[in-house]
Amino acid sequence: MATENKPGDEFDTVFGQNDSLELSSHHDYETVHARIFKIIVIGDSNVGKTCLTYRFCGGTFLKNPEATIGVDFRERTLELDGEAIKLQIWDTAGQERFRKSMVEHYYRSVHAVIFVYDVTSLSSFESIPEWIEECSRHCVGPLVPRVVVGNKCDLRDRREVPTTAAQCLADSYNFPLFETSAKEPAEKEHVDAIFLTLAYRLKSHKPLRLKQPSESNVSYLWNQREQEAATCQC
Ligand SMILES: Nc1nc2c(ncn2[C@@H]2O[C@H](COP(=O)(O)OP(=O)(O)OP(=O)(O)O)[C@@H](O)[C@H]2O)c(=O)[nH]1
Ligand SMILES: [Mg+2]
Repeated sequence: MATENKPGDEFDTVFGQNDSLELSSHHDYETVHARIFKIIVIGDSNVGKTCLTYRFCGGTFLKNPEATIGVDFRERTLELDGEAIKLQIWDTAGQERFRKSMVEHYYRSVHAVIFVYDVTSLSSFESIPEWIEECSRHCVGPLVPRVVVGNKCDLRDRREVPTTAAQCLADSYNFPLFETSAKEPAEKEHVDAIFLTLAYRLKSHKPLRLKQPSESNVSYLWNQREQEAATCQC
């Protein structure tokens, strides 16, 4: 079972099964200087959340993933306009029995949310409003960026969710829509674009600074203020 981590905490990445992520050669620099953002990946079981996050963080398609239990953590540090940004990605479990004790932890102090469905599974698409509703119920504020992702576009003959329907749904929430494939190597940059879109949005948020803060305090304080400003009062 995963341990709880607040954004800004320094922690060792906890890898799921089959994971082997190479850290950047600038790891020391990044650990000290990077602003850290927590992104959660949510959606039905089997839609490809683990494969998408692995593609982004590990660079390859993860063959034979097992169902995620609780959460798997992955991370990747990006350099955007000369600033190091660390994305701390929470790959959540889609199966109710593997997630129910973790839900509160998923949404706590989250900076961005990725809702994933499988383009070959209409039911996974029809679940998206329920996932969005769950997110709102946990008081994730309107300023927290969200995107919708249709995965498994490589399975062209099995598609059940037309792009027009997905775009219509995404537009109704004012969220960007991405359709991609964690499996298709040619889609690698498109997968990256999902996370980069969020990273640029998050980067534009200016952190509030304490007097001579530690880096972890900066990130956490920013998050607290952001959450206070953005969350509902329930
Ligand atoms: N064809 C194809 N298969 C994919 C793709 N992404 C994932 N899969 C397959 O879909 C199945 C489920 O993938 P996972 O990444 O484990 O799904 P998940 O959403 O993490 O599932 P839970 O952990 O149970 O919530 C696996 O058999 C993957 O190989 C894709 O882009 N294309
Ligand atoms: Mg998984």
